[in-house]
Amino acid sequence: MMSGLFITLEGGEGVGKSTQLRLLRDALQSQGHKVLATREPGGSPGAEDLRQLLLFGKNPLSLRAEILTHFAARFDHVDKVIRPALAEGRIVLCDRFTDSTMAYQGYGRAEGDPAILDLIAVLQNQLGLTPDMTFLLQAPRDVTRHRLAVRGVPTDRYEQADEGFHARIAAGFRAIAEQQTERVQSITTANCSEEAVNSLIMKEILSRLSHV
Ligand SMILES: Nc1ncnc2c1ncn2[C@@H]1O[C@H](COP(=O)(O)OP(=O)(O)O)[C@@H](O)[C@H]1O
Ligand SMILES: Cc1cn([C@H]2C[C@H](O)[C@@H](COP(=O)(O)OP(=O)(O)O)O2)c(=O)[nH]c1=O
Repeated sequence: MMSGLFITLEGGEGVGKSTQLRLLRDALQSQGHKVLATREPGGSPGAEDLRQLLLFGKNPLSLRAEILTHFAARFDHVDKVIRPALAEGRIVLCDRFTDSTMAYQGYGRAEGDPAILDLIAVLQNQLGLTPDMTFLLQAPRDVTRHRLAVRGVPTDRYEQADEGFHARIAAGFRAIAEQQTERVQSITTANCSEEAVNSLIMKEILSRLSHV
């Protein structure tokens, strides 16, 4: 069976993940690669339903319920969309994945509580799928806040959270990158154009593809 390449983009809101996903998809497709671009929470019909609940549901879930719901969406997405695409030999580009649960729920909402980090790690293991490459996009919060204001889409539950929460998320992502240097590459997008960030990431992906 052929197997594709699983690439995730991570980072806080407004760092440029969706923009880069689009640019990467177009660049890889124009070079003849079969690509699937997808996102979390969501990416399959059932997971998109759960996304609505997670981001815009009227009633906040308890922390553990929230984690399990993110993973319920993720298992559906992995089983129905990501694994089949990888089995077809596609390059799967995914906007957010398990690192977001670690950062937002583990380091953000749970403030690094070891029992919660363990729960997330267990679920991650059960998933049985780890990205081949992860690009962690980073920019200072004042830059991303400004970008989000310009982008102007309705804010969801997480974007409305206080600044302490966003600082813990940023620190959480940095901790993940430090723990998993083989998989995670950090990229600062604050002072770079979209095109510059894109060519940096493309260079890494093409170098990886030439080795597989
Ligand atoms: N490198 C960049 N420099 C300046 N603005 C950017 C850059 N990348 C993205 N943007 C803009 O910032 C906003 C947020 O980008 P987006 O890709 O939606 O971020 P995310 O998916 O990480 O939330 C958008 O309006 C986008 O056009
Ligand atoms: C995948 C995932 C996302 N999230 C949050 C992060 C985002 O604030 C929100 C929605 O993601 P997204 O729509 O990608 O937001 P943005 O484009 O603004 O970066 O869901 C979690 O809290 N845990 C998770 O496991």
